[in-house]
Amino acid sequence: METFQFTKMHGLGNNYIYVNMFEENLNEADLPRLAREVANPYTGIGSDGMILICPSEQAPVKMRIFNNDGSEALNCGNGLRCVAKYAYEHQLVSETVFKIETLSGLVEAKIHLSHNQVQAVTVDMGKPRLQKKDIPMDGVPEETVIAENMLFQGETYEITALSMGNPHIIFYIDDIQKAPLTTLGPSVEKDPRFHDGINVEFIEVVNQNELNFRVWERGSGITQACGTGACAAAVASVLNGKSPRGEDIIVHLAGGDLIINWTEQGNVLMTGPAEVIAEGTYHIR
Ligand SMILES: N[C@@H](CCC[C@H](N)C(=O)O)C(=O)O
Repeated sequence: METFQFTKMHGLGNNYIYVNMFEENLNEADLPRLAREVANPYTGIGSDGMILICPSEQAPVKMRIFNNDGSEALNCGNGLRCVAKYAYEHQLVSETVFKIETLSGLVEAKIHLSHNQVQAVTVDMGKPRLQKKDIPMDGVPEETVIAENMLFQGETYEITALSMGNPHIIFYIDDIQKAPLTTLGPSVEKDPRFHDGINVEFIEVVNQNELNFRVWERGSGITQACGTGACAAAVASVLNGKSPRGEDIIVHLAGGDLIINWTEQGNVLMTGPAEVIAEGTYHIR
């Protein structure tokens, strides 16, 4: 029977099975099926998906992320913090500031140490991409999507959409406890006007520097946190005049808090924790 070593890690409860591809050799064609298999809570390990930590020609490491339905995504904020912690602790890097390659480009991670332990990670997630062609979605390719009216399930909603390397749509609601995650989430995710599907976020503005956040993730459903989603929420809130540019915005997710700052220079900084849950040997079926 084929086996591989894994580490299960989480960022604010958004948990993935991490595989060190510097040491393991998984069959490329089998990766979507394997992601579904390991993510299964009954016959696998149980997770929001699988993340591969791979060699890169452009950076010390490259992240590849598979959702728990087996689809490969272009970016993952919580995953990047975990990959950074893993790379640092397993000496794949020797510095505390280093680049990580993703399918949507290079980002920069900064490890924060306390008593020699990784206490938090800041990732410079780059610039948000605001045009319809970046998401991608129907409409004039160069237009942005800020407070645009769209009809879903027979009702008009004012939405904002953007890409953080992966696609996000933001709905503002009055009470986060009433976020229509399971009703609007799956249908908006697969709405054909968004050509590659979309991550669906519901935001309650607490004050200009604090947002309550819930997510229905493309390919994984409800998760405890979404790092790229939190970045998208903060950017959307600046674009809609609800939050200031260049200041820390605390995003309260179901699994805990992220600090997001859309800097005056244009890049989005995300700071938060990364934790190891378990390590072991997985037996491939
Ligand atoms: N949980 C992630 C995002 C994972 C990918 C996403 N579901 C997609 O398909 O784009 C995060 O922390 O950003």
